[in-house]
Amino acid sequence: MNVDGKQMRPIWFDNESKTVRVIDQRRLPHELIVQDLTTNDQVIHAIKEMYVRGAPLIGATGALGVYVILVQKGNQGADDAWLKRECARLRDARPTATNLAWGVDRVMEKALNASEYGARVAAALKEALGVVEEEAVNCRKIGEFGLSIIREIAEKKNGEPVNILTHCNAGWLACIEYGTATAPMYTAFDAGIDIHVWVDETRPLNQGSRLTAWELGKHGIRHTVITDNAGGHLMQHGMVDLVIVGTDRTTRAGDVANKIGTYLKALAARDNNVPFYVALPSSTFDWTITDGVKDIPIEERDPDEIKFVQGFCDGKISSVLVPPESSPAANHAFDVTPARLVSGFITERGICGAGEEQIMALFPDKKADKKIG
Ligand SMILES: CSC[C@@H](O)[C@@H](O)C(=O)COP(=O)(O)O
Repeated sequence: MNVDGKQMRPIWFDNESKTVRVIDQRRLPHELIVQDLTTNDQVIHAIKEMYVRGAPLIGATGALGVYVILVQKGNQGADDAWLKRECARLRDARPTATNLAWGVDRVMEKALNASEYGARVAAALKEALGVVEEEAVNCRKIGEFGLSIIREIAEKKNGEPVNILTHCNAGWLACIEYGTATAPMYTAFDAGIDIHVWVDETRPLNQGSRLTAWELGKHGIRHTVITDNAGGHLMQHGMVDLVIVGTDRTTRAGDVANKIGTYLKALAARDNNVPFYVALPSSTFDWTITDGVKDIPIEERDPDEIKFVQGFCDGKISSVLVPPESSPAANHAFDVTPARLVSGFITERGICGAGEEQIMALFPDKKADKKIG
């Protein structure tokens, strides 16, 4: 996407140096720092520490990570057992987003099918770059399909601005381009529809106020950062026409894992008759499970992310302690919104209702017993 006149993605392969490069999202919006990933440990660290984050981007990083693994150890990459072990380490870097395992497994299988080392590296790079480009296209399509939802509301409102609420960052920084939840916003804005976005700050790491606000601002989209608890109040007062969020893992029956706090937004939306849509590429569906509350692993992160608030002060990023130092904190990073609270899914194949039948009708080629495909 365009950042001050320069086309940027959050991850890319630099052809000249043959290096995988990422934006270090921990520093945004105050510093734009690019990091090279040249070892599996670095890729794992970048995913765990959230230089890269957001389900589709984690998937793409996992995919390119397999290439990094192969190149890092030279000919040792010809050893199947070693490659599988390293891929397993990478796959485990974060537990909730299903895209990570999907991206790693897809590229690993291609690599394993090529026996000779050079062919293995080439196959891995080709497949990983394929994943990156596919996800960019998928997000563009999500934007095209999602436009109809926003247009319909705009027509009903006779040109009054459409107020959309979103949680966390499901923008191009979390994907490759366009984003998932933000893609319909970009398409609507570019089509001349007047939109305004309520941006949940998304404690504790503030992906909303740091990243979504930055992205929308760069695109010229009107937006307002709000506290995570403001959504219900705004909905009660008719100030939200539509909620669109992304997801890290969605079961084939339509239960949605997304950033902690999403479930409460869905409850408030239902109580106030506000449509609640989830935007996702097919790589975020976990075709193997139906019960999200029971079966989706929820990441628990370092409590210090809650206790210390990070911000930009005197030209540098610093953190300050908020609660009493001795108070324990618990940092559940995601929650699950049951399918019954979801109005529909916006995917690269179109929009569908939030039930197993409707989802599988859109994706009849996806097997319930296998993630890849
Ligand atoms: C298009 S990304 C959808 C989700 O991945 C996003 O909403 C989210 O929850 C990201 O969580 P994060 O912890 O920042 O990786």
